[in-house]
Amino acid sequence: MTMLQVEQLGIRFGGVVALDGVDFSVGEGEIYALIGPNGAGKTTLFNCVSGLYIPTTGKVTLAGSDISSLRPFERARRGMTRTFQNLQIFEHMTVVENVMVGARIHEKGGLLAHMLGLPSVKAQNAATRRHALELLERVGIVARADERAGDQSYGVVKRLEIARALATAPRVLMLDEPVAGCNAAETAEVEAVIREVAGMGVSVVLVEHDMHMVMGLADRVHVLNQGKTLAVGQPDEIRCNEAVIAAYLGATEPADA
Ligand SMILES: Nc1ncnc2c1ncn2[C@@H]1O[C@H](COP(=O)(O)OP(=O)(O)OP(=O)(O)O)[C@@H](O)[C@H]1O
Repeated sequence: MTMLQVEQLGIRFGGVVALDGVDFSVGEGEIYALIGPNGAGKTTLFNCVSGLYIPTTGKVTLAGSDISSLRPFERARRGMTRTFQNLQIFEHMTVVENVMVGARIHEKGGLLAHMLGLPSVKAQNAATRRHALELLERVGIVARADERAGDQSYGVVKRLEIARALATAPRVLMLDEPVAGCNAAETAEVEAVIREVAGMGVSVVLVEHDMHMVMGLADRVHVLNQGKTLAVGQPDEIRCNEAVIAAYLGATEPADA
């Protein structure tokens, strides 16, 4: 089943055409990687799909519904969640509190009920914490739950961001450079988490510069170059695609992966 469909997406910034007629679709539980040289349009594509940018042309469909006119938080409520290239955690909160923030988008009860500490709110908080701990367990960092988020290593924070994204119960999870800055061991840990998430039926779309990771993890790879689709295929097809290799010459070499 197609979970995310993007049709004819285009956007320009002044005279720069950052995206031009990009199409792709992602199936349920599929791991779909977007790659391309610097400036190819990957982040812009993420921003258009998640609603941060309003594209000049195109349509985005989530689980069969047209979400093109929805704002980012409305898309999140419908099941589209993303992480950002730069770490976006609340450093002074604990690890588990950071995950609980993610779950709030689905919680009922107004600000007044929270301020009054009504029993219904306390019960909801306890349930949210339990669920957050389960998610931390799933990404392998539950032992850190009550530690300050700002004291954690890069690899832990990257997994924390995924746990927080999972707390929104996504159908599509968009990860912007999920292993940037991670060492080999941390990369392997994040990779295992992504596989597990996809195994739960969540569609994963990722932008990543680590070609070794992409080629070993993705079901399909979409190569962008100068805002246009250069190729889409399984990692083995992309690795030996001559147009892709030419686009990368002088930059990262997918054939080396
Ligand atoms: N807000 C903006 N205003 C003007 N131009 C922009 C804006 N955002 C992106 N661009 C331009 O759009 C093009 C695509 O940029 P984008 O950041 O999406 O590429 P990228 O593939 O994510 O690159 P990188 O791998 O370096 O992160 C570039 O020419 C960039 O300068």
